[in-house]
Amino acid sequence: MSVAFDPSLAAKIEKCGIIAVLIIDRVDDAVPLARALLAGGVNVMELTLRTPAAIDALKAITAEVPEMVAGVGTVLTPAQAKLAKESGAAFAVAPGFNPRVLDAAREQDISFAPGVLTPTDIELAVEGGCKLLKLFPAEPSGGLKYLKAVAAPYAHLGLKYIPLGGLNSANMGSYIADPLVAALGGSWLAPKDLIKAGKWDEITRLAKESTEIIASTPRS
Ligand SMILES: O=C[C@H](O)COP(=O)(O)O
Ligand SMILES: CC(=O)C(=O)O
Repeated sequence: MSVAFDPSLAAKIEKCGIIAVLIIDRVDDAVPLARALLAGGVNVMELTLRTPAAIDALKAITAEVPEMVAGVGTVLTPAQAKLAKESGAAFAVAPGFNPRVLDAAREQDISFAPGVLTPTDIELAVEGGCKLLKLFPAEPSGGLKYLKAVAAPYAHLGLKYIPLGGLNSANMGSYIADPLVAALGGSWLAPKDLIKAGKWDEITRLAKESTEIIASTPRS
């Protein structure tokens, strides 16, 4: 069985420490948005398949901003896993754990990290061969305290988590210092209203603020 997530890609995401979660309505915003995030030091993004523009936005970014590691999120069906691969996504992620989507991602040979929240989710993901898991929704469920508790029985398996849901520059510091955490995900770097208003400098500022927190936080 092939690995669910390419280890060298996982290492690249861990080095950046942040996945910008994006809900994009206009394809034309894709390239300036990717450049704004890169200028702030964020080189990993997830285009959520929540809008019809997401796939064309992904194609524009992979063509014009190749330094950006562009994946897709909210992958809810096997067909979307196939579409992600065919459209050139670097990886695919989902809010929850659907074994059919994991199987499809493996068939397509695209790195996939499912979302988990409970011990049952984690055990199903482990059974499916996953080592990199998203924890969603992190903050409303109890934050880092909850992650540490739910992850404890599986510590010997070497799992790593990407918490997302309710994270921002004010609460990210404690997460990123924890050895369970590979990276953080969230929309705080590029909220929909800033994208809509084309406030690229502000998005760069937010990205920089967060990458500086990561750079100044000792990580194990
Ligand atoms: O829907 C959830 C987002 O993908 C991540 O959560 P957030 O908006 O709280 O950062
Ligand atoms: C929330 C999340 O991880 C996703 O939409 O893929």
